[in-house]
Amino acid sequence: MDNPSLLELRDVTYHYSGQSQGIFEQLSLTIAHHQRTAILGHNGSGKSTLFLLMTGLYPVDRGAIVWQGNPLDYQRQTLKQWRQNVGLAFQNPEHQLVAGTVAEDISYGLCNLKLSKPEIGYRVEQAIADFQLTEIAHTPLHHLSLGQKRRVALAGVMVLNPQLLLLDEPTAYLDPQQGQTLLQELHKIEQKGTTIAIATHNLDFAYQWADWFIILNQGKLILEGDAQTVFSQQQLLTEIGLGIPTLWEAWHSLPPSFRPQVRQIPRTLKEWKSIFNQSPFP
Ligand SMILES: Nc1ncnc2c1ncn2[C@@H]1O[C@H](COP(=O)(O)OP(=O)(O)OP(=O)(O)O)[C@@H](O)[C@H]1O
Repeated sequence: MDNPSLLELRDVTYHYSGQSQGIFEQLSLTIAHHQRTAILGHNGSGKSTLFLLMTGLYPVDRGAIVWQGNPLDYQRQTLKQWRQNVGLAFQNPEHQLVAGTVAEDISYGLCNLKLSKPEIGYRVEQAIADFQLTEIAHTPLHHLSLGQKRRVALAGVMVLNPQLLLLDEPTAYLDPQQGQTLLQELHKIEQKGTTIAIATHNLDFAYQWADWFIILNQGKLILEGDAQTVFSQQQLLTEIGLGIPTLWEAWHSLPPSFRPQVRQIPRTLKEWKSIFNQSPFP
């Protein structure tokens, strides 16, 4: 990881009230500036809780959340700025949508910031266009499909211009076509300068998109690094029930003499096809 730290957990301990055992005990990890980070772990490993701590929605028991080198406190003013800097899209968009129609929902956070009416109007229009929501801008939210709701929820987060976007299980409820659309949306968001981190157990999606992988198991960071560092630990990943990405496995199942020399093992079917078109099987 060469990029500077954007958000960091330093020795964070957290437990849910009423539970004797903590979810996290002195957990430390870093989300680096402009690095595509995927936090991987199976159900219950603590991914959603981690994101709720990272946005300040849950206060840590001990340790600190550090933003660009500065430990954060939970004072009103800090929290207000924190929530502008770090946007969170929940796994279930229905937990995020609050207003009557698409446009009203997207404007909700801007109204809370008490921006002027023209500024709100301009930014909502822009978000509606960016997320291809024009046709449904005035549709009641309860008429939308889950996939559409996910796009509206994401637009409602991005309209606030966060520096860091956290996406919890972004591929839940999406078909493969919508998964491709999501990749394009992430690309556009990155181009506007926002760093993105996702939490998922969808290894294939994470492998296609991310540069840096953090593996959580039962609240512990057990492995992190680039694709090569992480997915070469197949035995460990299998032991914790996570496994390895399909394309990684397929590549390593080929006899070595069938594998062309490449700078990077293919991340997508498109890359896979282009490698084998250029280097036919012997
Ligand atoms: N509100 C809560 N109260 C008590 N325990 C909770 C609460 N929310 C989550 N937990 C527990 O905390 C642990 C971590 O849950 P969390 O939802 O953070 O994991 P996850 O990796 O996001 O799982 P999933 O992939 O299923 O969303 C689990 O054991 C879960 O039962």
